[in-house]
Amino acid sequence: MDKLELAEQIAVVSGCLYLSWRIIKYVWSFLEVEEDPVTVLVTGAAGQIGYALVPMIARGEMLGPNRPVILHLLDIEPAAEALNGVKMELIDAAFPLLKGVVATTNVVEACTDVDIAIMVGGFPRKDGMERKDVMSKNVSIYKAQASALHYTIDGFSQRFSLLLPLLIVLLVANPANTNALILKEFAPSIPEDNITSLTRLDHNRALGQISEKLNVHVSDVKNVIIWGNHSSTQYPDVNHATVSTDKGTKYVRELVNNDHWLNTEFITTVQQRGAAIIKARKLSSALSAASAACDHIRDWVLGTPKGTWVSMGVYSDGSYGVPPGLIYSFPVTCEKGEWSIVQGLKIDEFSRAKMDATAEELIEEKALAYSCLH
Ligand SMILES: NC(=O)C1=CN([C@@H]2O[C@H](COP(=O)(O)OP(=O)(O)OC[C@H]3O[C@@H](n4cnc5c(N)ncnc54)[C@H](O)[C@@H]3O)[C@@H](O)[C@H]2O)C=CC1
Ligand SMILES: O=C([O-])CC(=O)C(=O)O
Repeated sequence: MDKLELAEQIAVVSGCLYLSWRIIKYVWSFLEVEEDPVTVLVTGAAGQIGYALVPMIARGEMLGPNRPVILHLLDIEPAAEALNGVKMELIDAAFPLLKGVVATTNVVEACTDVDIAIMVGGFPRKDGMERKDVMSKNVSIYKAQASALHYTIDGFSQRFSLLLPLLIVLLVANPANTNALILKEFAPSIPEDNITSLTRLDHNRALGQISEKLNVHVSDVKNVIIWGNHSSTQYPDVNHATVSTDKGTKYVRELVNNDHWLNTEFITTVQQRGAAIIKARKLSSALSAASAACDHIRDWVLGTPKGTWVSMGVYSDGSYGVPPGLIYSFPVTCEKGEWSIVQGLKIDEFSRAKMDATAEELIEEKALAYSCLH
């Protein structure tokens, strides 16, 4: 046998061993009787969203009341002491579902064995800034952290949980869509469908504005859409939104009966809500952002209720004429851990122009992000 044949045989045997190992691990996870704990990474965990988010996860608000969780908390060295304080409080809260907490400033340790990654770490904007103004600081974080997450899969360090066969990622830190795109580009082992960005906060804000206007319960309002970027160019669209009433399901436009308000003030209120919170609190949204992150992951993993869609920033496949290659917010339904874009909605001229404008901004942000990385 010459050296080449030997090398070939070694490669084949290693390939078979690796495949068998993955199959055994996957089958093993199905045989486990107790619900398998899910490991959730929260980056920027010492910050204000992190502080609101981790107890929600530990209490079962994200993955349901029967799903144990292990939390991996990542922050940077200057926040190490505060991060340890968060860990101490999680222990003190004695959450029955919380099976372990790793608090670390080491990105590789934080990413190891992770099933769900919620990327909050970064710098928030201040009063008077646009979200893209924090671009240069934040995109470089996501390029670096993409490598650690890439290795989680490529280096075979991911546990295989029954709930999720492969790591899923939610990008919260701003500019969220573009950070998610950068993470996708620099973590090629993560399938593009597994990387999303948060526009659920905007979606929930739109539901909240309609519920206030009509004086109905927010859970009776459904199927608003946030198209595009998590920025002031986003397009909150109510053309397909409905309200459940005693007299059956009605369209929001019919009930509001004020197209001028819906096409002007409603849209700008949702677009500018983040800035309004910063003005009022001198800090950006935290409890509503954390709650929206829980909603996003819960619906993605456990499924959207029948007849309901939600908004998620996902990798565009060209649906609705949105350029492919952007992370753009679409209406999606989710089932068994997979999202799909709701198809066939009628788009009028007004909507088309707004959807195109926010896509344009994302194209510009993408170019700006790359220029920051070079
Ligand atoms: N997509 C959305 O709907 C929303 C996004 N945001 C964004 O979320 C991000 C976090 O917001 P807050 O929690 O209010 O900010 P914060 O400043 O309170 O916390 C951010 C944390 O990230 C940490 N951090 C910085 N660099 C890091 C790195 N390389 N690795 C890990 N951690 C790192 C900081 O030390 C800090 O503890 C901001 O970018 C903010 O603009 C905020 C609200 C809504
Ligand atoms: O506005 C900000 O900078 C924080 C944020 O993304 C939001 O509240 O939607």
